[in-house]
Amino acid sequence: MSTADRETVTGIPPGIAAAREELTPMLSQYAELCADHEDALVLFQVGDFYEAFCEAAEAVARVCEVTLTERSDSTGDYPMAGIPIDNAASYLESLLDAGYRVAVGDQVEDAEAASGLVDRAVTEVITPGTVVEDDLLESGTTNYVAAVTHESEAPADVDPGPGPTLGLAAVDVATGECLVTAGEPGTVAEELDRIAPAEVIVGPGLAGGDATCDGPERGSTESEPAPVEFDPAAGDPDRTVHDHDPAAFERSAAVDRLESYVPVPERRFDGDAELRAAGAVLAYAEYTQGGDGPLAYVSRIRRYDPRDRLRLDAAAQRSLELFENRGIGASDTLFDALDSTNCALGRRCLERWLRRPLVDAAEIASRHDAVGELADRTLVREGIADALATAYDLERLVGRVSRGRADARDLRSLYATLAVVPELKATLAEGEGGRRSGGEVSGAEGSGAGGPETLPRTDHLRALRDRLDELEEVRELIDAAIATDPPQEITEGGVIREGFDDDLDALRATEREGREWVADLEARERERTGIDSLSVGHNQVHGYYIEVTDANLDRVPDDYRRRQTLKNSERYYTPALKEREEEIVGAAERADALEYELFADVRDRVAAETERIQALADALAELDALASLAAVAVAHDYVRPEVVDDPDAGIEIEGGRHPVVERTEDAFVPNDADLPRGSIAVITGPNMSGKSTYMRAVALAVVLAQTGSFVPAQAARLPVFSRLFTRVGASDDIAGGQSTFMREMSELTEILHDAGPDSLVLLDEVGRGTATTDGRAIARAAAEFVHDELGATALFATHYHDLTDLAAERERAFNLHFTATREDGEVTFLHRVVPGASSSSYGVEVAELAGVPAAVVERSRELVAETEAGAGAPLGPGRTDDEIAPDRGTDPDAEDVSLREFLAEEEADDLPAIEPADDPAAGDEADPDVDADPVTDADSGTGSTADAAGDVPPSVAAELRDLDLARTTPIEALNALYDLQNRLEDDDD
Ligand SMILES: Nc1ncnc2c1ncn2[C@@H]1O[C@H](COP(=O)(O)OP(=O)(O)OP(=O)(O)O)[C@@H](O)[C@H]1O
Repeated sequence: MSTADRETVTGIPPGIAAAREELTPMLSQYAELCADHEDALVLFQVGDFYEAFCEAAEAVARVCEVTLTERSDSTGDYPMAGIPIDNAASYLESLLDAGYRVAVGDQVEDAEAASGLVDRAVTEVITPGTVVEDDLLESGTTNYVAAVTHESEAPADVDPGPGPTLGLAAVDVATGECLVTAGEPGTVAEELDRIAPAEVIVGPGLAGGDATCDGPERGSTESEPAPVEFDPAAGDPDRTVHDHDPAAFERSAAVDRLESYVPVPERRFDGDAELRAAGAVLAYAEYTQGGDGPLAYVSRIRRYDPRDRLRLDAAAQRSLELFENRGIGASDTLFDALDSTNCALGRRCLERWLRRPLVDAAEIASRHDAVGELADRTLVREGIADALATAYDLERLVGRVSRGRADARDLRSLYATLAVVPELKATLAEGEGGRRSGGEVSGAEGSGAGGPETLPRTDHLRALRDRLDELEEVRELIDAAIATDPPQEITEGGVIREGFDDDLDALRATEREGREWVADLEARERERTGIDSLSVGHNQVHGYYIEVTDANLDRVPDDYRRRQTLKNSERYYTPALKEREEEIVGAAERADALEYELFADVRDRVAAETERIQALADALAELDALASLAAVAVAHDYVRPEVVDDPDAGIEIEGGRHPVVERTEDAFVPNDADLPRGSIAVITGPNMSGKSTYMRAVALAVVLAQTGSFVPAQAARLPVFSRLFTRVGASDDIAGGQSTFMREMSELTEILHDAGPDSLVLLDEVGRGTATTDGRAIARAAAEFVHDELGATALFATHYHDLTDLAAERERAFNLHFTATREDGEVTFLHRVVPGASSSSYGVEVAELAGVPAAVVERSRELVAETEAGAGAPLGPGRTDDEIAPDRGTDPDAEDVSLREFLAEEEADDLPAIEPADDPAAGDEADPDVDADPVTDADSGTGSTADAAGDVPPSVAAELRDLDLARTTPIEALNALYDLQNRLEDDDD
């Protein structure tokens, strides 16, 4: 949608503005609502429809695919389009998807009771980040709107530091959760990516907002801070970003507003930017909910420091496929693999945990304790799952209750959810058999020799059980008041249970007796008149009537009064019937009104317990998330990691697996990882051999462990990292306007700036996005920097073989590689990591596997062979030495050997034997002594050079001696040997 389009349909549509002076009262009312909501498309209730007019109508017709009609009145013809109110959700969704904010102008008085024009008001502004309608929200997800602003001025006594401080506040309007933090722009960008808001409003002076969808005009502000470059949509181009009323960002306005939510806001928030962001986001949330004042259910305003959680930026979340699948390897995400939750509360909690893994070893251990206990106690875990499967989304329900939007069904859902709490508490304390750690099944709990066991066993679960507030009064109130299967409509009766209110019962009794009297009337009148065909009926217009066919009119008694004449009959009423009717109608109307009053009162009484209900929702959510982690651990054979609170501890994983890939591979090959703190593992191996999967599996084990989950491995001993960085894969960022290489480099820059000894860094093929020489140089320099300067623990997968030399040169660098076998010309990847470096990528074979035409594959092989023989035409800069594999022929007896060993054997047949610098036989680190003499002696019997070994000319010997093998790639060595050999042959001639 272009800016111009949006401008003509938000605020007053030009067609209406042009006729403003002469509009009918109704369209004037529409114009006023539009004028008050310049940033939104106004939908205006007319009976059962929401209508829009003129340019706005054209947009609604186009986006919602509804018919464009016309409203004609004495002042002119106006295009009009409407959507049915009963079925509005899908249309609203289309409008939101098209980028509109929608102001809902409802009739706020009873149309029948109104004298003249019905009163209308905007009851809600629906925006992507503030929708609260269940129909428009995905179940079990969070939907945040965020506000970002910057420090208007640094306090005089505080060093302003190297850059601006930004404040970030986000609120989930459906559940009332509110998060507030601050930091330099990089940190705030990272936090925005974690919170992943659907919509962001930016404060004045922040560049990057979409000024075209401004709310009210920018007014004067207390302070006019210097503009700061910050793009809130950098991590997600789909995020809606716009400015909002600058006055809402002013400090004094923010403090005033926040006072309705928290005591002494100035003390609660850390600095000006946080305070102003929090004030603004709440102002915006209130505005979208109709602007009737504070949102009472936003009571959980949490201020946090990003450093209190494992920091994962958008690149890391993306490349590790935590929440979003990028189609690499498997179709699921880590979250999918981990999500065995039973209700929306738990799902949201698990997502929150995974977005913010812990960094406190004790907290992590405490979660592991709870997961371990639930993994052991199978029946308890299953009992929890069964109970929670019937729980509704308490957070959203209580939000609706508090906003006064809940209907009777919502209250019944709330009741049903509260009803599981006593059951859950009992389940947690139940002593019963279950799976113990290590897999054995225990006997009956609590019956051991040590006497009755206290259950739950762990402090974590005990504390959680104590937080399960049964809210008995609320439960009893709802059960006593609300009908068990109430209608959705709350103004038409049937929502309050009999026995709850005497007056209501009396009215309903009157109504019932009246109806019974009418029901018996037909029989009584037939008997009285002798007219067998006489009938009693009711319709909306005339009410009750007695109908007599024309043939029997002569028998109609005197007290019958004519009401209506039909073709073959007459309809009558009697004074007694009329009296009864008035009684019935009066009682029903008063009963309906009383029911609504009673219902609203019950809803208010429930709303008064919002905080307790939210606290219960938190506890249920955590219990579900823990039970889910335990269920996954049991189902997929995860192990409790030992988490070591020692800054020098490294990663030790035995038999580690990738939690997502292992579910799609029939035979996933587990691998070990032993990465001392501050070490860098250079990982080489053929394409498709498993390098990326391995690196990710290591990182995911760290993420899982710090989330509180067990990990897919036989055993794991892990440190606590503060930050996780990735530079994995080269994906085009066309939407972001960056080239692949540019993006690669900017991600690398972040890592090189911010990583430290507390970081885990994954680098996958850094440098491959540019010319080989440059790419190789960058890769090398980056690896050295990570090792020497940052001291981060790193895994570096590469096809640049020179990088394996790092192992010889740096104390904490070592090589790992992946193995393959070849049988009948076919390469089989073993997916097994072994120490040392490999020397080939099997690129041609992978191309063949991928279906590259045979002619191209064959030609590739020829070129590879030519180049390896040192005689071929150069292949150009796009090809690296290590990507060039010789045509290795077939070996039917191939065994499970490392690729390097395999190549060494094959090359010995027809080439001068080369012992590459990084022979895996040398162990974890390439041995410089082995590297120093790559040319085998005469015993290797590989051709004419052996014969000449006895009398090597001094020039050849000198050249050989001067070869710097630590810096020579295998192919360069091969070429050098070829030269030297030629010179020896020339000498022989
Ligand atoms: N340990 C494993 N066990 C079984 N299959 C695996 C294993 N590791 C990887 N695979 C399979 O091999 C495929 C390729 O793995 P991966 O992408 O990790 O290779 P790579 O060496 O990084 O390749 P490239 O160098 O081309 O990027 C995966 O999609 C997965 O299906």
